[in-house]
Amino acid sequence: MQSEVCGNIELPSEELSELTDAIVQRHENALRYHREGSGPAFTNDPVPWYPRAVWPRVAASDDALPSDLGVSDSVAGAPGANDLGARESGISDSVPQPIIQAPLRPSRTLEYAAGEFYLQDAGSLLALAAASAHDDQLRGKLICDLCAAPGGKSSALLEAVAEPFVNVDSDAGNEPSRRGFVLANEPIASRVAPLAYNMARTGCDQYAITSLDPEKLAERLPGVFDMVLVDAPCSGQALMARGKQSATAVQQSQIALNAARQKRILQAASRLLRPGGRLIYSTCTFAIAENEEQVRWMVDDLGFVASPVAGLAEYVSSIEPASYRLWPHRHRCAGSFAASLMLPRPDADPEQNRRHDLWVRQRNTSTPPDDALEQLPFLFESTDHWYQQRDWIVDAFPLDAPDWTSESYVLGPEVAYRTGSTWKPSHAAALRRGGDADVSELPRVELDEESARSYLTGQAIPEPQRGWQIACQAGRPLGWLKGDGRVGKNHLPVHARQPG
Ligand SMILES: C[S@@+](CC[C@H](N)C(=O)[O-])C[C@H]1O[C@@H](n2cnc3c(N)ncnc32)[C@H](O)[C@@H]1O
Repeated sequence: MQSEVCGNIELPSEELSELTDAIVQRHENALRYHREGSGPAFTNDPVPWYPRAVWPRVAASDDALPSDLGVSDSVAGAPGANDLGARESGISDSVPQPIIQAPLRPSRTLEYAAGEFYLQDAGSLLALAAASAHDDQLRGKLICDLCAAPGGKSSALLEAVAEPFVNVDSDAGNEPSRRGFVLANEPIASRVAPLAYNMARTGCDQYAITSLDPEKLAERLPGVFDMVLVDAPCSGQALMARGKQSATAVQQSQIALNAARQKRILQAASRLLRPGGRLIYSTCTFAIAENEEQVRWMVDDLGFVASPVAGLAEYVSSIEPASYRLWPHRHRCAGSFAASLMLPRPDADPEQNRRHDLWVRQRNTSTPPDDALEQLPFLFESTDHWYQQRDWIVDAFPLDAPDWTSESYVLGPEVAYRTGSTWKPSHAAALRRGGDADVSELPRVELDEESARSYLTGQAIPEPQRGWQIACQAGRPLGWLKGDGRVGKNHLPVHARQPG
């Protein structure tokens, strides 16, 4: 369809009233599957632009669904940065209660609790489609998500890079096989906890988290990444239906303010990329000044070239190639924009290519703190990890993590936390899965479905075994419980619990 540009929105004029009506309607969230997950048995409608996602057809609208473009309400309210543990302030050893089966809602299933799928607006899957997160193209890649919280896209990228891949670059010669890695950066400290939680839900440990201004991060890791995602803070016109944005979202002053901030972030993103790397830029707003005009500026001023995505031709913008649009009145979602760009390889840039060597891993042999090792020996048996203590938290990085993960500004996959002088296993350590034999040998207890549902509401479980165990259902890890010989106290973090 030949579009004309109406005001500051790229749409045929006759569609503007349809857009105005659709913009204030709430769209149901889509369910994006974990790459290995099977997902619950809903009747589903496939999301056309993202093969790993569906709209679940449930009887009533699911008010309990995470309600932002990826934000889980319960998680967004979680306590401070990275504290997935203190978090279980509601530890319960009361007598287990019978549970009443709620109507099936995606956010109240065991599969959701076990991290087998993520709930997000289907519009936010456009950026993931532009990044090819649904197929095998990202395996083995080193990716930075520069504006990452709450992690709806970072968690998908992590799942996409996680499996090992040989010779990632066709011109890299005999490069040995390597696993991918994601750096999720979120400068707003209060948004790091939900990000950490959603990364942990993937069960993968090939990630790190930073909380830096993009310019600072670019100073530290220039020319390092194969791909950078900038899911930019924006005027958020697509969020108005969710009550997350006021009418100021359409004011020119707001749009200009956001466009200027986006330019600063994009400039930093271009410095983080290695030559030949890809930049995915996305927003949840309709204004051309924050979308196609930014793409044009990246091509004209930053030296990027458009890198079209074959599967998205149907959604291409009429203004810029390799720029894509979803609209609330056409596509059953809040609406979004995504663009795919490439940074050409300047052959004569040895400095940038040298920086890419930061990918090379160093065997870091650091051990956990003595008292943590003494209290939770079963957590630290892995020979495939190294440990880093920061205040009252211990992180465990895989040995093949990039060497810069040992820097003090980098947070990692959490494995234990301390309250007073007592160390406890972190929720993230319970959810970890994969081929690592040491992880699968952590103490576990299998719960029947009823007990598992009860556990997810925060109840204690009858458990004769003493000590820490991972509560599982059908092999799916749900969280920790600690047996005293009679009951297992529930250590599921409050923000991970489901309503009773
Ligand atoms: C659209 S949201 C990202 C959503 C996320 N990518 C997801 O899919 O879950 C934009 C994020 O950028 C963060 N942000 C705000 N100012 C920023 C800045 N100057 N640089 C980078 N990120 C910023 C916000 O805190 C917010 O978490």
